[in-house]
Amino acid sequence: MGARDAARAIDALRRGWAVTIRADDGALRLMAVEGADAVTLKDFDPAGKADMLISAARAQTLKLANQIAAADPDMPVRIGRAPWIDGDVAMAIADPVRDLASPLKGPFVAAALGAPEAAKAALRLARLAGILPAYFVTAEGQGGVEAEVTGEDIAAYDDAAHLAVATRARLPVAAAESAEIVAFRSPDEPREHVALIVGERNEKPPVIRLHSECLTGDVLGSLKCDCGPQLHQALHQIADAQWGVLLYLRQEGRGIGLVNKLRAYALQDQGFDTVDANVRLGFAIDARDFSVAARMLDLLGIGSVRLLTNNPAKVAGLEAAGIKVVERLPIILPANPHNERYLATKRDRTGHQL
Ligand SMILES: Nc1nc2c(ncn2[C@@H]2O[C@H](COP(=O)(O)OP(=O)(O)OP(=O)(O)O)[C@@H](O)[C@H]2O)c(=O)[nH]1
Ligand SMILES: [Zn+2]
Repeated sequence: MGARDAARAIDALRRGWAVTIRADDGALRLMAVEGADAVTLKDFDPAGKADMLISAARAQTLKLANQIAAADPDMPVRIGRAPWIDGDVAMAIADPVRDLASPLKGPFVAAALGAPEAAKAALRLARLAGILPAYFVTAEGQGGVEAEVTGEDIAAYDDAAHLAVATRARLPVAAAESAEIVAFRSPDEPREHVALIVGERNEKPPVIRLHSECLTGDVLGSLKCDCGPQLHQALHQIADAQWGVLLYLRQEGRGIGLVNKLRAYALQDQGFDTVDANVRLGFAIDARDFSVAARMLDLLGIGSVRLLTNNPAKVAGLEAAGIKVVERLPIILPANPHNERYLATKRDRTGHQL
């Protein structure tokens, strides 16, 4: 029960194993399209009758717009299995990056969801597993499963409440020689977040930066985004302020994971902007949950902050999680030819301010 079952289900999905997702309105037996191969698919569905479950956004792209529930536009869509849908075709249905290479798909026939709440939970689980939100689906009991999970288990996994300080140590960094690093861990989920504390605590609210992991920008020096320069600029601004904390949050790709972010990049290569790319993949524009950051600040004894950000949603997210933001401090950096459009999209479509 609880987060442990969600952890098992996430592991199973990533390996291409079957899981059952249970909700008040019923249960679905699922296997991730992304993890399936000919052998596991045959095992899951020997008769080749399993339907597919995809996001509403994906259904829209596949011209199943009439299947999207007006009352709940986030409700997934179930596609009836046709004989021509094999593992390869299923992957082309699942992955929008392949649309240019395999544009002609369909016609699709929609099927009744069976258990709508379980279907929604399945999509949440896909995001946590960092996989494409697309499944083969059967009714419960049509074969074996490796894990069983409920919507409550998934919520428990995603709950920052059990995050605790694991250890702390001195960490001299270029921006601040006397910094201290604090590592946080939760027994429920594997991502380890860290805080870098700079300067001496005083009675003023500290300058805080919430930095979401960006492997490409932070480590490889990607020019597509502004993460790397922002990270260093933030550390210098905190050091200048004499007291503050940088939280390094393991929320790669605004919470959709590295592989899905790189899929979003592949869509950007095809002309979509950062917002449309996320939506086309079947994810929220920003899937981050800032309660993790709030919990970390809480554990550090910090209740009110001056927040370094251009993103009003971060201010709102942190405040909603119980941290008082007394001031927003902008981070101003020059654009480059590769991130100009990304920064313009953030300004024009997600309300970023300077
Ligand atoms: N999904 C997706 N994530 C991206 C993309 N570009 C950058 N990211 C991720 O966005 C996150 C960085 O966002 P932040 O630096 O927190 O920026 P922000 O929310 O725009 O707000 P501020 O920088 O605080 O103004 C990192 O997790 C990156 O991996 C993209 O095109 N798609
Ligand atoms: Zn980045």
